[in-house]
Amino acid sequence: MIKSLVLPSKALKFPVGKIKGPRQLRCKGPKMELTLTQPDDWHLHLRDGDMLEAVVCHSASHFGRAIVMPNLKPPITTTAAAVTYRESILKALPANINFTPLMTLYLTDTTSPEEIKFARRSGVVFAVKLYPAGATTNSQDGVTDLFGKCLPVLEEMAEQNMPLLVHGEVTNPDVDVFDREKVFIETVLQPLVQRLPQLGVVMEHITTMDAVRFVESCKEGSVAATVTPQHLLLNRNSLFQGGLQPHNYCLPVLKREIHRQAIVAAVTSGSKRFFLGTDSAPHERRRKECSCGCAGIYNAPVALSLYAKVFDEAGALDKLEAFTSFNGPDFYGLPRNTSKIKMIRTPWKVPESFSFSFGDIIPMFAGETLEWQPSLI
Ligand SMILES: NC(=O)N[C@@H](CC(=O)O)C(=O)O
Ligand SMILES: [Zn+2]
Ligand SMILES: [Zn+2]
Repeated sequence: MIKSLVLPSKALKFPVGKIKGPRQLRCKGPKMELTLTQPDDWHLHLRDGDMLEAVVCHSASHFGRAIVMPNLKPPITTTAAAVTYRESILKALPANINFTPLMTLYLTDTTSPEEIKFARRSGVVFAVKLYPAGATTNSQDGVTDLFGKCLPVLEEMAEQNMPLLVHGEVTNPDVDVFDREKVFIETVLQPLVQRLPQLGVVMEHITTMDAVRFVESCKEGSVAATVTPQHLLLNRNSLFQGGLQPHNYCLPVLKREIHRQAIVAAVTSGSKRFFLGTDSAPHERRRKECSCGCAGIYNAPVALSLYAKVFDEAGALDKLEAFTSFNGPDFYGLPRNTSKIKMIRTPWKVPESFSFSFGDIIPMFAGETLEWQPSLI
């Protein structure tokens, strides 16, 4: 069924210079190599069925683990469903690939505190995801009133040390789409961390300087954020450059350049509060290129190259490994990976598309040439 799976090549034909210390990390030679502890992806959409089989290797060939989002149709609202979904992910993996899916539950108005206890005991559920109802793809079963409906569950999560992962946007149609993250911080997140300071919170896919400031103002180790390649590399001009660009449309939507710069500064500062979460969100081409296109950018095949590009351009390659491989597991209280990957500085061309029996998926930066190429050791 899979017609093509083009990944950055694993064996390079020419020798590359080894880079070890930070002094060499800053050098700008054409051929350069970094060795990193294997990264994890702390925010990933793997979907199910044919789409799962199509995309899973793009993540599993480089990442050791991934926090798998539960916004399927129907959503993964119970531990039992998470266990079944996990089995289907493992079944979709080739036998020789080591990849651990870390499952999440989709929070609803009716999730019970008992479900959180089951989830913790299962050993396979690592977090609970808050989608404000209507905020993003497949969020219609999400939460309508967090404080009114979910406080007992949130208290149980704090008790069980189960973090809350947040799609941080209000859904009020009166709020401008570019302000929805900021208003969410003011009206939901700030009150939440005041009310339940023991609850672990990850603000997912942050897009604004307001989010950076909020996360930095909270206690380290209790509130953190994931950051995507698109919010580090693109601003809202990319949505309209030369015409409407549906493959750059995701939620929360890309913001102004000053916000992008604030996020780059935050991740390259070396702060432990920020870690890698691609939000790779595949949609079939026809669902992106149409009159009412889906939100979501497919970046799994290019994500590591793009993160390396951001840190390289900021002169902060020495901070890359903490962002990709240490801060996430440290926040979740999980061991860091022991295997390594190499990032090799050599040009490679991103495929224009990936074709499957059900249709095509267009990756982020399709057809463009990138500099850093990941490869497992
Ligand atoms: N990021 C997106 O634009 N889309 C995600 C959902 C999400 O993470 O909000 C998806 O599932 O397609
Ligand atoms: Zn989201
Ligand atoms: Zn997402």
